[in-house]
Order: sequence, then C-alpha cells, then structure tokens
Amino acid sequence: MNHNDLDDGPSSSPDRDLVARDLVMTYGKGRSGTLPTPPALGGVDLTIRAGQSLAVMGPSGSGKTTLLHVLAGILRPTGGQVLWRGRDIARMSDRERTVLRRKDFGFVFQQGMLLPELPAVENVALPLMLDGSSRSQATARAAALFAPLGLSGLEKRRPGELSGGQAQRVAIARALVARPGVVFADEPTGALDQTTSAEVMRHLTELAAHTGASLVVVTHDQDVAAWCGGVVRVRDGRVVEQTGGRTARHAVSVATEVSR
Ligand SMILES: Nc1ncnc2c1ncn2[C@@H]1O[C@H](COP(=O)(O)OP(=O)(O)OP(=O)(O)O)[C@@H](O)[C@H]1O
Repeated sequence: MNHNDLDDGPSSSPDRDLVARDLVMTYGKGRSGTLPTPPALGGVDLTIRAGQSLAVMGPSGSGKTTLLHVLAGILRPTGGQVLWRGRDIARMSDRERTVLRRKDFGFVFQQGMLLPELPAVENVALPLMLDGSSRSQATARAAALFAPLGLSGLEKRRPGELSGGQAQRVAIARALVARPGVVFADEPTGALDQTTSAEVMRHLTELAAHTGASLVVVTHDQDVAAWCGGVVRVRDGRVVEQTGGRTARHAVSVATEVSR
C-alpha cells in the first residue's frame, strides 16, 4: 500500500501556529432596559502550535464551542484577533473565510455529518474534488486512508450502513484528506460508547500527528482529553488553565504503523 501522501510527519513552524489574541465574543446586544448579554468569550489568548493537539474542556455554557468556531473562522469574533499564516482570520471577508476553512482546516463533528447518499469513499474524496482534483485522483487518495483507519472493505458503503465508530473514522478521513493545517473536532465521540470512543480518538490523534496537523478537540470527557497532548480549561468565557503542549501521544507509533 502506498502511503506517500501521508509521509511528511509532524513539523513545527511558527508560520503554522494558530494564535488567538484577546478574543471577545458577544452574542446579540441584549434588549434595551435589560442587562447586557455577558460575553461568551471574555478575552481569550491561546496559541496552538503546529502539530500540537489540545483538548478544550470546561462546564456546559463556558464557551468551548464558541471558541472552536471563532478559531476555525466559522464565527467572526466581536473583538480580538485569530492569526493564521500571517493573517487575521477575524478580519477576512466571508468568502475568504470559506476558502480558508476548505483548504487549511478540517472538521469532525459529533454526528459525522456525512452525506447519506454518497458512498464512504466519495464522502472522503469530496474536499479534494471541491478543491479541483479529478474524481479518480480524489477517490484514489481517499481510498488510501481506509486501511490505516481500519476501514478496509467499507469504501462503497453508504453512511447509513456504517456503525457509529466507523462513520466517525470516515469523518476523520474526510477531515484530514486534504492535508489541513488544523483539525477542529467538537465532541467527536459524544455519540459513542467508551471503547469505540477510545478507538476513534486513537485514529484521530494518530492521523493528525502523522500528517503534522494541529488538533483542537472540544470534549466533556476526561478519557478523550487524555488522548491529546495538552488541555485548555475554559470557564465563563476565559481560559483558566492550560497544561501540556506536546503533539499527540501516538505520534511515533503511527509513523511506524501508517508507513508500513
Ligand atoms: N447562537 C447563540 N446565540 C446566543 N447565545 C449563544 C449562542 N451560542 C452560544 N451562546 C451562549 O454562549 C455561551 C457559550 O456557549 P457555548 O456553546 O460556546 O458553550 P459550551 O461550553 O460549548 O457549552 P456545552 O458544553 O453545553 O456545549 C452560553 O451562555 C450560550 O448560551
């Protein structure tokens, strides 16, 4: 099997750090005569280094998903900067942010969000085709990810014919196939049992580490967070603690396994 497309390995480059500076996000303005809405993010500074994997944890409503969406250019912050490759994402036009999300970022959501009518391999190939690859090229590159993710033989299945864990592994392949700089995952194992969840996290952290992508995972689950090299704790829209900062713990083992 040829894994040449995956063989760059993690590297560190300040140019590929994702940096948040004094991020503020306030939803709505609050009705006149009422108290102003408290900000969902109240001034967040955070650096996600190239190849680093970080879990974002915190109580419900603390601002985790808002932070992920602002970092990923899905939401425009009320204040502050998100710097990526020398540019401030927060100041980009909607069109530029759409292109950036397609080319530079990958996404894994709680429910895979796969297109139900397409076979698994075409779901994975989609980001490459949107970026101009031919169907045959895109499908070949997508298919090469199935074996490392333990999905051999499932290429032609529709999402409805996959288990929850298999569907999430297909979503992981789709998130990483275009070699993004950063992968954002919001509760990627929220719908899975503990064993399947561990398997999905193993694949997600291994593939991200092997391709050199940074990884940001929002989770309530300590076991899920333990797969990441660091943890950011958010409370009331602020980062109250950051620990760790390594690449994913399986960076070395995957390099061996995937390159075999
Ligand atoms: N679209 C929105 N409009 C208005 N307020 C919002 C919106 N989305 C989130 N909020 C508010 O912003 C705050 C942070 O929400 P967010 O979803 O980021 O928290 P969270 O930590 O991800 O929560 P959970 O763990 O429950 O998913 C909450 O007070 C929430 O009610």
